[in-house]
This record gives sequence, structure tokens and C-alpha cells, in this order.
Amino acid sequence: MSFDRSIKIAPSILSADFANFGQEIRAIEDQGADWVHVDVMDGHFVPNLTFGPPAVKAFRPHVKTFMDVHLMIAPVDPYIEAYAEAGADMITAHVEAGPHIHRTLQAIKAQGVKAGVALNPGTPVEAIEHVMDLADMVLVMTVNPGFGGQKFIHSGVEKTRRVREMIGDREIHIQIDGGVTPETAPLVAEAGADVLVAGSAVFKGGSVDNPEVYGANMKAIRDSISG
Ligand SMILES: O=C(CO)[C@H](O)[C@H](O)COP(=O)(O)O
Ligand SMILES: [Fe+2]
Repeated sequence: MSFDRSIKIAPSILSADFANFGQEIRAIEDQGADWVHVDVMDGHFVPNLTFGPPAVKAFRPHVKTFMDVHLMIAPVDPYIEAYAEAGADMITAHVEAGPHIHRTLQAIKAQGVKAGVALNPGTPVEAIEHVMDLADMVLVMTVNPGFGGQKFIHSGVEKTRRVREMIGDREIHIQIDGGVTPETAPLVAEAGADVLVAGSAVFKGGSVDNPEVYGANMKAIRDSISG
């Protein structure tokens, strides 16, 4: 299959109803989500705790599209196999989470899943320059990781442009995560991003009983870009 450079929306289930993940995943996919973004936090690398491998395994049968697992954990290497076995299609690790990002990306690829490399807002793009050949995606964080609903950090736009230049003609996605809304989405899309994670902007005002709101929220993001 040829590389898909079109804009993809990846709702973060961090903003879903935690008592209802199966239905929430089905609702966002029925309403047009392209990927499902799963935020794994360890209470150490980031000041919040979320999903271990058994939770991710429980999400798997509900995901029909693409399960994108964002690991905000340190150390990361000891857990790669468990998240791959739980059914991740892509595993993204932070360059700040350990001293050996090259080894980490090799370990992800060895599991037969796609590999993403994430940059915190304060990390320069040069930190990933020498691992581009191992990456299927670069994640540019536009909030400090740990929580949904934070304000977009605007230096991420210029950073996205620099990552785009660094990628050249390689087949590598650029994902933006944090504070994506109809106001900020066109800025990062114009700078070269193709995967937009959105938690609060997709789930706000909706529910599994009122899933059309999710569809309208995703449409507002897409329309802001095509407009
Ligand atoms: O990785 C994350 C936080 O660390 C989340 O994916 C992100 O914050 C999404 O939430 P929102 O769209 O509400 O900012
Ligand atoms: Fe995330």
C-alpha cells in the first residue's frame, strides 16, 4: 500500500469515559476517526498513571482502524514486548525516556510493529536526526506530556516545519499531540503534520449516547484545515 500523507485524526481515549472504553472506541470510529490514540503514563516519566498492557489488550478487539500507543514511560525498553503483544499497531517512545533511543526503536521494529519517536516541547529536533531511518513517525508534543486539556505550545509549529525538512522524501508520518483544536490544527497541518491527536477537542460535549457530537468535533478539525 502506498504511503498515506492525507490528514488523519487520532482521538486520544484519555478524554473518553473510563467506564466505557469499548463503546467509546466504537463511537469515535463510527464517527470517522482514522486512528485510536492510547496514552500510556507511568507516574514517573510523567505525573499521571493510565494503562498497563492488560488494559491495552482489552481495547484491541474494539479497534478496527489502527491502534497508536504513545508510551510516556521510563524505562521503556522492558515494556515494549508487552505492549506489542497487547496489540499495538504503532508504539511511540520518547527520546527523553532513556539514553538509547536507537536501541529502543530497533526493539520496537523487532516486534513487527511501527515505531514512533516523540519529542517533548523542550527537546530540539536534532535529538532524532540520527534515528530517522528507524522511525515510521515523529511525534511533536505541543503540550508537556501527562494530561489532556492543556494549552497548545506554539513553538511546536516551527518545530514541525523543521521535522518536515529533516524527513525529506522519507515515508515518515508527523504526528502532533496536545491542544489540537480547529484553531491550532491548520497551523500544524500547514507546517507538514499529517496525524493529529485530539482528546478534549473530539470528546467535548459528546457521549456514547450522543456520538454525533464526536463526528461534528472531528469535522470541525478537518474543515479548519481544508478551509
Ligand atoms: O499525550 C497526551 C498527553 O500527554 C495526550 O495525547 C494529549 O494531551 C491529548 O489531549 P488534548 O487533545 O486534550 O490535549
Ligand atoms: Fe498522546
